[in-house]
Amino acid sequence: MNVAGKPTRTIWPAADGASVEIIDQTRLPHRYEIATLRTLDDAAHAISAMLVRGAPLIGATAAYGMWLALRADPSDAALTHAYDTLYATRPTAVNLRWALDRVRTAVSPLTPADRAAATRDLAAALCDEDVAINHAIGQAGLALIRDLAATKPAGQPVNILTHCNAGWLATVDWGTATSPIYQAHDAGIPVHVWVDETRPRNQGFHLTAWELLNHGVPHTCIVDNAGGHLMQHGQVDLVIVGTDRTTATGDVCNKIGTYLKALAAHDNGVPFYVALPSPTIDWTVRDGVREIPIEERGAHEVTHVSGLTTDGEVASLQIPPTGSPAANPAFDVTPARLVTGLLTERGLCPATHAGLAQLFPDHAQIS
Ligand SMILES: CSC[C@H]1O[C@H](OP(=O)(O)O)[C@H](O)[C@@H]1O
Repeated sequence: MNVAGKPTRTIWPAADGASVEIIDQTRLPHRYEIATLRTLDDAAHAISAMLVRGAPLIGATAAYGMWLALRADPSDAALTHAYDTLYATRPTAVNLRWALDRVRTAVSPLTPADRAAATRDLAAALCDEDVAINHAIGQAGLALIRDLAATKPAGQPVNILTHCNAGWLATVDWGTATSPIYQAHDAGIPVHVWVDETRPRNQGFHLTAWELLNHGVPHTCIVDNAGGHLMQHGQVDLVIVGTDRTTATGDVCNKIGTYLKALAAHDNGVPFYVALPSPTIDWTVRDGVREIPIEERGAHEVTHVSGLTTDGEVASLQIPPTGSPAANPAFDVTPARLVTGLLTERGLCPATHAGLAQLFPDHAQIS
């Protein structure tokens, strides 16, 4: 999307032909900084420390991380080490495994001398693929928003609640949950977005609000606990969220707190849609609650919050008393029964295996 009027992606090969540049998302929204990844360890750190985050962007970064590793050493041992190092960075987003498998399958048969260039080209292709997938998801969601707009009084916006950041910052571009929002806004359909803060890392306030502000999309920041109340009072027409891993049966793993939004939406008859790029489908899993690994992150993310001081400095503040323990499960799983529909690059389908298999017939058989 545009940053200060300049079309920008979240990750790109640097002009030196030997490194990768990313937007350092740990600095947003108060600082806009570009970081350079020169080694496998730089790429692994960028993922585990969340300089880049979001399932599709994690996959793209891992693919480029394999390139950086194979530039240095294209041997079989180095390829295996790179795969294992990147795979260990974060356990929940299935795009990480998907991207690493794409690279390993493509370059293992090659002579070592050919591996780095092939990996670089594949990483670039995966990025372009992600952008196309997300634009297509936006088209599917645009139809949904347009239909909702037709039911509203003239000029009244479609009120959309989203959780965490499934925006262009979570992908290479467009975003998944935000792609329909951007496309509806750009088509002149009045939309307004309720932006969940999304504790503990505040991806909503830090990233989604920054995105929407930059694109001129009307939005309101709300605390995580306000969504149910807004739904009870008819102020939410639609919920659209992203996903880090969706099972073959339509269970949706996403940022912690998503499940609670789905329960509130179900209780209030609010449509709850999940923007789902196909690389985020784990066709090997049927029961998301029992089978999807949920990342446990450090307590510091819960006990501290970062923001801008009145002097314009970025600071981190401790909230609970020193010595109080904190738990930090980073994701939860929304059962398919609470999902109204899945917005994929091949269109909309119910959150069922039959629905997914109809759009992706090559996966008709669940393993
Ligand atoms: C389009 S994937 C976005 C997805 O990733 C986020 O998690 P994290 O920021 O921890 O990588 C969140 O679950 C978003 O919905």
